[in-house]
Amino acid sequence: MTVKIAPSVLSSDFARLGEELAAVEAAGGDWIHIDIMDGHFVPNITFGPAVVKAMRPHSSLPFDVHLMIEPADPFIAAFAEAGADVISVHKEGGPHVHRSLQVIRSLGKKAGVVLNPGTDVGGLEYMLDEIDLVLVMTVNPGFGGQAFIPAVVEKVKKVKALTGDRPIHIEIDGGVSTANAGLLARAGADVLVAGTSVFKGGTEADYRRNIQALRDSL
Ligand SMILES: O=C(CO)[C@@H](O)[C@H](O)COP(=O)(O)O
Repeated sequence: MTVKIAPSVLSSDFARLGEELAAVEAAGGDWIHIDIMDGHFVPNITFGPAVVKAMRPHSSLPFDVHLMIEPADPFIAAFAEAGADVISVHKEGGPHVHRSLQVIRSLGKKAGVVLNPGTDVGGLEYMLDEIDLVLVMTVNPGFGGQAFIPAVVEKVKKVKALTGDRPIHIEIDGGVSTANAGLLARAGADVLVAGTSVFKGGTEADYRRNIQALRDSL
């Protein structure tokens, strides 16, 4: 599978979100990664469905919405209506993650399950028929710009062994850079979320160079 680059808007200039979306699309990004944080499941607060809806007309790329909220279920429909294409929930995002995944699919969206660095792959084998994506966190969620946790690469390999040839994306999020993108792709990842390493520099030309550098490093 070709590796997709998903710029994370957490590292963008929030005062110019529309322009930033257009810039990373023009620069070659494949998906737009949007981190939804509630100040409870993670120690930070970001966007609600209204902001995602306001972002939607500014990009034709798939919106990859990562719900770092607990409980996630009451908000899934609102993010679907706001324009999400992929919606991912944490294993710890509610009492019945399998049901949350079914709800996401029932709304016509791709469903993802998220594994924090300290969360094991156990149980994933029972969700394979309900998921389109496994999001493996390589930092503890909440903030951009954190250091990549190398120990998680082994988990990526375990996820790949479980998903096999199924059409399930393996997405990596946290500290992705030219130093580890190739390693992650060889471990089985096919979607790389990148905040700092895409948005550094602040201009469309920088984003194009940064995305190309990630692709070249594969
Ligand atoms: O989910 C998160 C952080 O919780 C990420 O999506 C960050 O936005 C990644 O940022 P970098 O580590 O690439 O700077």
